[in-house]
Amino acid sequence: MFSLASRRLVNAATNNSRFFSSTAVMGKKVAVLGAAGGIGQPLSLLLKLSPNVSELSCYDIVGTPGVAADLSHIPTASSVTGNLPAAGSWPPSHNTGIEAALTGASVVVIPAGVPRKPGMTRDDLFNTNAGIVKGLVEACADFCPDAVLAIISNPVNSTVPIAAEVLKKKGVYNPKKLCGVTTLDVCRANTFVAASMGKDPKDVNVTVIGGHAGITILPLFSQVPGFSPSDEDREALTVRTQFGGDEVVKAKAGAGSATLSMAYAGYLFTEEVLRAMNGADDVVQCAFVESSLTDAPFFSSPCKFGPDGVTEVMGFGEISAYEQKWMDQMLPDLKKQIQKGIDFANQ
Ligand SMILES: NC(=O)c1ccc[n+]([C@@H]2O[C@H](COP(=O)([O-])OP(=O)(O)OC[C@H]3O[C@@H](n4cnc5c(N)ncnc54)[C@H](O)[C@@H]3O)[C@@H](O)[C@H]2O)c1
Ligand SMILES: O=C(O)C[C@H](O)C(=O)O
Repeated sequence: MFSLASRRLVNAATNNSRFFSSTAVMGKKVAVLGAAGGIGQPLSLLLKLSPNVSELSCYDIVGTPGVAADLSHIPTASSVTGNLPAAGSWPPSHNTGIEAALTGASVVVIPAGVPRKPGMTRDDLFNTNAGIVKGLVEACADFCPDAVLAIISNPVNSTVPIAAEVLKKKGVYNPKKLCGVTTLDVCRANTFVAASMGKDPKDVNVTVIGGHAGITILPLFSQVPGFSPSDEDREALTVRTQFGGDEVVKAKAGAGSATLSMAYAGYLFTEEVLRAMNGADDVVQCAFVESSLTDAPFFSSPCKFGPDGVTEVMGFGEISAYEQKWMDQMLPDLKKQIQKGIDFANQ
């Protein structure tokens, strides 16, 4: 079931007739917070092309009127608005502000916040991004308490627990509707393994579990049918998946982190959430959610999605002794990063 869903994800981006469909059947309002940024702009572009989106709401502290005006010339059935915190919006007749941006949204995707520079860990972003995510999630609680929230802002291992605490304080926490987006880790693992196996990536589906930072990212290569790498290759692929973000940060040399691949991953994740909201009963994808699979209170694993978000946090099956070693190493770090988020929200 998971591999079928994964194949659909890839097909969604390669099937032009679906991509450029002009019929927005049961389309939903989707808000992107941080929509003028490196991820936000290409993510908004991809969502403007989605037949599952009827209204695209772009919100940022700068630049969204221009982003929205630009996107609005694309001939798809969805409408688009550009929203700023105070004065200025696109179209000019539209009420601006976060209330207008969020009201009626079914899904809110949050890539707002600063990215890494070489030499930084994702945790080094905490001091800036924790407050940004807290403020935005407070607004979500006020103006779209029933929306599914998809958190991209790093450090995801801490920003998702912050969001949970904020929603609890506001009395609207629904664990089925709060997800950290770890889809980029799955994309990377699929890409790297497909290259190593000489396969088309659409025929590969790696389950990636844990969190979204360094060794907390654990690709389960032992579960890939027909894949039996040497110990050396398995180690290299595991570490490359764990540190794929660093590879991009280094190559961008101070100009930020992954934006284009993340926009693609964020689009895939959102499309699948929307497809499930519209009644598809085969949607399974990895997400960082409240979980009792391990003793970390949040954990990424395959999740089944339905009309109201996550309907089942699925197990991750048998893992190899090699993977268990990584799991044992990861859990203390992951729990610490989760607790840091919880403490921040409650200070
Ligand atoms: N989850 C993942 O897999 C993943 C992958 C890549 C990047 N990221 C993270 O995504 C975040 C964004 O990365 P980017 O490259 O797009 O950065 P960016 O700096 O290009 O864009 C961030 C945008 O957020 C906006 N912003 C800042 N504060 C805001 C607020 N209070 N309200 C609304 N918007 C606000 C900025 O104006 C900017 O346009 C970073 O934290 C990065 O680490 C996560
Ligand atoms: O590496 C980063 O800082 C951005 C993102 O989390 C990624 O995995 O690319």
